[in-house]
Amino acid sequence: MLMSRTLVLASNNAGKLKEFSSLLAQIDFEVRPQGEFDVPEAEEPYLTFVENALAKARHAARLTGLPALADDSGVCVNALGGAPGVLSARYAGEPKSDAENNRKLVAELAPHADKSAYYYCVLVFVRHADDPQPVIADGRWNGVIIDEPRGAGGFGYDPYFLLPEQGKTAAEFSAAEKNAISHRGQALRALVEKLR
Ligand SMILES: O=P(O)(O)OP(=O)(O)OP(=O)(O)OC[C@H]1O[C@@H](n2cnc3c(O)ncnc32)[C@H](O)[C@@H]1O
Ligand SMILES: [Mg+2]
Repeated sequence: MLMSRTLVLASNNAGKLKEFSSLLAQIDFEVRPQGEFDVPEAEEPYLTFVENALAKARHAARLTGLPALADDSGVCVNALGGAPGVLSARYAGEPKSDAENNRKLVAELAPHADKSAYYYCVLVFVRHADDPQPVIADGRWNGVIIDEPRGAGGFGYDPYFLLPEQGKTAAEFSAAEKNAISHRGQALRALVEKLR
């Protein structure tokens, strides 16, 4: 049944969808991924996370007629001037491949002593496709890039993203531990506050 409080999650990334499913348990919407509505991937041509997230949210809202929530995120490496950044999903080209992206990142970073990096996530919620007041929240998670993978959890760059304080990569955290401190967890808690 389609309730009026249904929200479409404007993402095709299985790793993100998994993290959202527990994070969104606290909001008063029935959350359904855009794949259930056969929404094709939106174009993400912009230079900023927020513009890409807004484009994804509007696209899903337009095609479903439902409120939509989009996530644009990535890993930003300081020695690489913030790359891969908004290009994180396709850093090594098409088709998207976490393994190829990680291989490229480690190779690009090899000549640099500074391995510091951060994950960044912007969430955009629109009530409808032309919503003039999208609700926006973001989060940032600092770490360093290592050159050998560790851990089997998470997705994307997680096995190479080390949290020095915890002595673990993001892929060595449980799903709940990652959500408690990650860029996405921070952004979602901030967004939920704004939607109350
Ligand atoms: O656009 P959607 O459909 O949501 O899926 P996507 O994977 O293309 O998502 P983005 O365009 O936002 O690109 C984000 C990329 O940044 C990386 N990334 C973001 N958050 C991450 C996380 O928590 N752990 C590991 N990698 C992450 C990962 O490579 C993602 O594919
Ligand atoms: Mg994408």
